[in-house]
Amino acid sequence: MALLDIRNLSIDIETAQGKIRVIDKATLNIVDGSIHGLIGESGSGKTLIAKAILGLHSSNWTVTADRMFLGKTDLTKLSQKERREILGTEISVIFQEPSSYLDPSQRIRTQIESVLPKKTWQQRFRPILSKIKRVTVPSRRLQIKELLHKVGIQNDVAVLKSFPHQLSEGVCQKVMIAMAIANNPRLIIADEPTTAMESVTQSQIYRLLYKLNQLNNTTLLMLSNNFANTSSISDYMTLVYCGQTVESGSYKQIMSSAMHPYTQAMLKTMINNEEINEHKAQLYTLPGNIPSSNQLPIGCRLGPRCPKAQKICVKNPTLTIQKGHSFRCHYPSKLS
Ligand SMILES: Nc1ncnc2c1ncn2[C@@H]1O[C@H](COP(=O)(O)OP(=O)(O)OP(=O)(O)O)[C@@H](O)[C@H]1O
Repeated sequence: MALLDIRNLSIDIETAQGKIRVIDKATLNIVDGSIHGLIGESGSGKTLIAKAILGLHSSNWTVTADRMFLGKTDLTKLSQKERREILGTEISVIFQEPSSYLDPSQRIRTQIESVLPKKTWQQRFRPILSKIKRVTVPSRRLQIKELLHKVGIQNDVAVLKSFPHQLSEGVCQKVMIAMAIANNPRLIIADEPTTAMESVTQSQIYRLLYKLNQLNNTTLLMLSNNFANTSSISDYMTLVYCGQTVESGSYKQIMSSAMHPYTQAMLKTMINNEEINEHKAQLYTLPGNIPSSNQLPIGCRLGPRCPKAQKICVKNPTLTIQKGHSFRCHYPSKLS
């Protein structure tokens, strides 16, 4: 069953150079309980799609979609206030560079407390209850401690007393993850959660997210330009290029029967062990670079870089769907 169902999402942004269609008919279907990788080079539009899901758009954006449902909730019909209520309870976000999202002037304990669900009546009357009825009600302190242990922070006392600048990026990210899971959200959007981290810390964070999905059945949308790392934990993947979602399918469909030249270039890059590890690195197996948003090609935006491009590619290809595997290409074919 789909937890998130987005069809033909477009985002137009009013800029000094005129209106730019930064996201062009993106389609995303996220299965409940799965890990879904949204993968594309830097500047391909992953963060814009996430912002549209979260309702975090500026006044110069026009967001349209044929369908945008979270479970049974039509996100396009919610007011800004209702959207904000969903954020943090039904959907949580983990950003890249966690230290810049944590408040530098507040201790970690205060920041975690601020996102915890409201105290239950048992917690409010805990001292009295424990005296009269001898019942053990878990305290806030214990709740926070358990949350930190869940994300692999054992030295909770020291971490809770600290300010963000006193902790490593890896620990700050674990704190962000603890805050993200505090309300048991249905969906966590992780936007390049391991950028600028050492590879050991990167693997720890990936393992942690994978464990959270396996143990709590939390659905994860992983935004990344690192195909190898993200595909290794993804059940499903959607490839995005220059604001267009070009191919989507299960791990097996993408790895063994990729149909779109962009996905195939990603796979070749990985096989050649030339993974685009660096945040701003480019995809070496295709000529040229991703165009800037004010020089977007018409039709299929991969056209100028695509080895299979023909005249017809100036028209946007229609979406083909075969057993849940979808792709938009005039000349789809398997890798030979
Ligand atoms: N507010 C904006 N106004 C105009 N263009 C924008 C705006 N925000 C993003 N863009 C452009 O939209 C494109 C997609 O940006 P986005 O940040 O979504 O990419 P991304 O795939 O998340 O990249 P990264 O991996 O570097 O985070 C980029 O070309 C970017 O310059």
